[in-house]
Parts: sequence; C-alpha cells; structure tokens
Amino acid sequence: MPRCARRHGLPVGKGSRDKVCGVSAATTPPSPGRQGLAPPPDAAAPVRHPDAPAPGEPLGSHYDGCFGCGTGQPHGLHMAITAGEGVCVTAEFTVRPEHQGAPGLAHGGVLAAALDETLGSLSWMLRVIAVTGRLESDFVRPVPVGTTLHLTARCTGVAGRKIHSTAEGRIGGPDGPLAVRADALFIKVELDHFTRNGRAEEIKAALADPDQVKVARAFEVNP
Ligand SMILES: CCCCC/C=C\C/C=C\C/C=C\C/C=C\CCCC(=O)SCCNC(=O)CCNC(=O)[C@H](O)C(C)(C)COP(=O)(O)OP(=O)(O)OC[C@H]1O[C@@H](n2cnc3c(N)ncnc32)[C@H](O)[C@@H]1OP(=O)(O)O
Repeated sequence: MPRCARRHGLPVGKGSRDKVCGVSAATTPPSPGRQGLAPPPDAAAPVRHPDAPAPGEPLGSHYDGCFGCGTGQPHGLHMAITAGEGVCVTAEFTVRPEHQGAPGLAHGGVLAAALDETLGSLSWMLRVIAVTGRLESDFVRPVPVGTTLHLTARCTGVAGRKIHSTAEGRIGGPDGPLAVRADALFIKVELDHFTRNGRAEEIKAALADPDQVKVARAFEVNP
C-alpha cells in the first residue's frame, strides 16, 4: 500500500498505483468527507497563548512575500487579519481584477487561499508554527470583483501536532451572505521546516531581515 495512503488511513485497493486520467490513483483517494476534519473526541480544547495579540489587534504580515498577507506581493491578497477572542481571528479580503477566474468573479483557488491564510493566522493565537495539511472548501455563492469578503476562523481542537480549524467568509460584512467556508487540518512544524525546504535565495533574505527574524523568534520560544 502506498505510504501516504497508509499514513492517512485512506482506503487503497488493487491497482491503486495505476494512473487515472494521468493522475496516480494512489494520490486520488475518495474524500473521507467533512467529518474527516472534525477534531477527534480526545482532542484538547484550543488554548489561547498568554502572549497572543489582544482582541482587535491587527496581526500584521508574518512574511512580506506572503501571497495572502504580504505587502511586498503586488498581486497578493493583501489581507488584513485581526486577533479575535479565544482562538479566533477575523480577516478582510477585497477581490481585485487580478483575482478573477470567470469575468468579474473571484477565482476559487484565490478564495481558498484567502481561507487558508485566515486559518493559518490562528498560529498567532496559539503561538505555534503550523502548515496546512488538508483544506476542504465549500464555495456557496459567487464572489464578484470589488467585493470585500469578511472572514472568520476558529480553532476547534488540538490533537498532538494536529490543529483542527474552521473558517467562513461573508460578502460585504460580518453578517452578510455566506460565500465560502472551509475546514482544515494544520500540522505543527518547527522553524527548520522553512529553512530546510524553502529556496535558499528567499531563506537567506528572510534570515537577514531583522523584522522577519523577530517574527520567527516569537514562534520559536513557544514552550
Ligand atoms: C525563516 C523564515 C521563517 C518564516 C516563517 C515564520 C513564522 C511563521 C509564523 C506564523 C505564521 C502565521 C500565519 C500563517 C498564515 C498562513 C499560512 C498559510 C499556510 C500554508 O499555506 S502552508 C503551505 C501549504 N502546506 C504545505 O506546504 C505542507 C506540505 N506538507 C508537509 O510539509 C508535510 O506533509 C507535513 C509537515 C504537513 C507533515 O509531515 P511530517 O513528516 O512532519 O508529519 P507526518 O507526515 O508524520 O504527519 C503528522 C500527523 O499528521 C497527519 N497528517 C499529515 N498530513 C495530513 C493530511 N494531509 N491529511 C490528514 N492527516 C495528515 C499524519 O497522518 C500524522 O498523524 P498521526 O500522528 O496520527 O500519525
């Protein structure tokens, strides 16, 4: 059985290494469904870190080059993310013409990126560095260019290195019509996840930037 399928407990049958439509069958198992992302019954309730930013405080960018929140990405989402109560964050993302999929409408992948960024920002509340392992999105209604999407994300449980969370995005205001939602599983990593895997050029520049090192250090000292 392929290692990845065994590791994630996914069903893999005979011939699973065959290609289906040019994609390895082993990489396209049936989705276990939304329940697959709910925290297990023995998961711990998320705990807000004592040094987490106060509710209402802008989180700022964790990396200038980030597609989601970086100010140094001309075509990025330029998301403004704010600490919430408990282990929650809120975010705003205004869809620009460069984010289109169909004429005048946001691309689904861009909307998924906005959800991913919002969910990833829960790291600030937990003071844990984590990367997206799995992200399952629902696109409930089209999102026109010019729309400001109001997003919220909440951590739903922590089981070892696994951080379960959920997010939604509403059109025009926090109580506007629901447009997108997602459930996610983030996996806690150490800082060396980035230094080992990132392209040397960007890693070198990040480590030479005192502001970036300050952000990284804040997460590194997490007990
Ligand atoms: C120097 C510069 C530093 C810059 C950064 C500084 C600070 C950052 C601070 C703050 C960040 C703030 C905001 C962030 C905002 C947004 C960020 C967006 C987030 C992203 O956009 S991030 C990019 C996309 N993301 C990836 O690029 C991940 C690629 N991937 C991997 O790197 C590995 O795949 C990894 C590490 C995920 C796991 O690898 P691994 O070897 O460490 O661990 P392992 O495989 O053993 O998994 C452990 C347990 O998780 C289960 N598990 C794993 N994956 C699963 C899955 N997909 N589904 C179901 N379960 C899964 C296993 O089943 C096992 O479960 P069990 O323990 O029960 O067996």
